Amino acid sequence: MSQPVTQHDVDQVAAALPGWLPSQRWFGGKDREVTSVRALDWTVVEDGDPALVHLVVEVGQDDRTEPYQLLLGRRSDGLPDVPATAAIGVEDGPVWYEASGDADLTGVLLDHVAAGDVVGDLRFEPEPGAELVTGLRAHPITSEQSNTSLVYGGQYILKLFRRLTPGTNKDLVLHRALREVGSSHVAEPLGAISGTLGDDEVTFAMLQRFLPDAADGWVMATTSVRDYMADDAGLPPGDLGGDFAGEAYRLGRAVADVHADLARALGTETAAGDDLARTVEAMERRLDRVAAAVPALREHTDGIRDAFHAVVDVELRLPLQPVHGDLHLGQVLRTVSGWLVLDFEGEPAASLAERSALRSPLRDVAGMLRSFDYAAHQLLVGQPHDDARRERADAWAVHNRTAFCDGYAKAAGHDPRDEAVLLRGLELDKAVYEVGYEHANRPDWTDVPLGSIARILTEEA
Ligand SMILES: Nc1ncnc2c1ncn2[C@@H]1O[C@H](COP(=O)(O)OP(=O)(O)O)[C@@H](O)[C@H]1O
Ligand SMILES: O=P(O)(O)O[C@H]1O[C@H](CO)[C@@H](O[C@H]2O[C@H](CO)[C@@H](O)[C@H](O)[C@H]2O)[C@H](O)[C@H]1O
Repeated sequence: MSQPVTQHDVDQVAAALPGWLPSQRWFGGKDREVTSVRALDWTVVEDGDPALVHLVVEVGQDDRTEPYQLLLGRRSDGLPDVPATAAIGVEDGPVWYEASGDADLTGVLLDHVAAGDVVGDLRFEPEPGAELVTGLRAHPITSEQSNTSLVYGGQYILKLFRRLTPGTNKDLVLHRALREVGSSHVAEPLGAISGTLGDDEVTFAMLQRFLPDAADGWVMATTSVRDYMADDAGLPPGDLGGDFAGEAYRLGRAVADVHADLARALGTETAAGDDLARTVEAMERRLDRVAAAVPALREHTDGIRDAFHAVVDVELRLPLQPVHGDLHLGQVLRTVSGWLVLDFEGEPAASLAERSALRSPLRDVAGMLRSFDYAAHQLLVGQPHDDARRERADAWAVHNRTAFCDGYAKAAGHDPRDEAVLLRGLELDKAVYEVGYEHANRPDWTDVPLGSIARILTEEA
């Protein structure tokens, strides 16, 4: 007979988490020591052996605390077929581990959503009208991501939001709004898991239709880059079989359509006189924060600050509106019917206020332009300096950034390149964010955005 899960068990797991969290891809605080982990709330989803426990913890780092969610498995017969890094170092008794990779345990989450169950503090709800197939086994996706997604039988994908923000998650809100106005550029939302975080509502997970045949934009773009880099004949990027520009153009159109649909669904606002000044102040605060953590950024801060200050005098042509907030090639999927945009949560570290603010749609354009630069230059990281390869990377990026802007301009009826000063400032702001993101999450990649900043600053303003 298995023992019920107790507060003592949960406290023991929490005590082991400071050493374990930094090894998890989704943990967003790898740049700072974890000084405390406290269990805020826990729910036994499946009792028995194995047991499944939903745990919300408060992670303390420096003078900040942040809530994260975990799915814990407990078994008396040892670790199941999950990566060894899933094991949490609790010494006595049954093994405790991160259970998102344990298909024997995670299937029940879909079944609860389909049934609209309430389990302890967790509310599982299908979207109105969603008819869900149950009894499917799940496997976690392996792509680079800040959250954890489980795919059920190739039909559904359940995203567990790791770092929790109070309120209905923006990803869910914007997906619902876009589907309501008939957007074909997002995957259908099918359900959610929610509960409370202190006094606030919180979304723990979102269930969506899974598109098994979709190709990831990042994989497609980097394949094209490799193709181009491997070519010995020195052909321009547009003359190669793996040219991505046609896709980049269609992607630009899709992003413009999504912006138009978001504006239609949720409204726009004319920017107030001091909006740009406040935006620039926020950009400068971020620059200071990231430069304090990453010394290599400091040689560029004056140049970046100048570019930011130039933005204050820009005349905003577009109204503010809900935007994606963290748009890049890993957030778009090519399906047989066109491009899909994913993950409207915004930047993983952004505050609730930042995520919910109406913003210029050029932020998303800047994000995607940065991503073309990333795709082109990430192959060169850690390689000996090679001018010819660097030039080819630049050429690929320019070619595809141009195609993306052409597509965007065609569908939106305005060309983002006409607002060059704002776009440059927003690209630099994004690159500063990326320096901070990479430093905290993938330190080996920090040179990619740092290299871009150096390049942008040498280009004429
Ligand atoms: N509806 C879907 N169909 C197919 N693949 C998907 C779908 N949604 C997400 N994915 C895959 O999961 C990855 C991560 O999803 P995303 O929502 O961006 O998570 P995160 O917020 O953790 O980055 C995507 O890059 C994509 O490869
Ligand atoms: O996890 P999210 O997809 O919400 O976004 C975070 O992680 C991204 C990396 O997985 C990061 O994107 C950066 O790297 C991408 C290549 O892996 C590149 O295409 C993007 O342009 C670059 O910003 C993103 O910034 C971060 O918020």
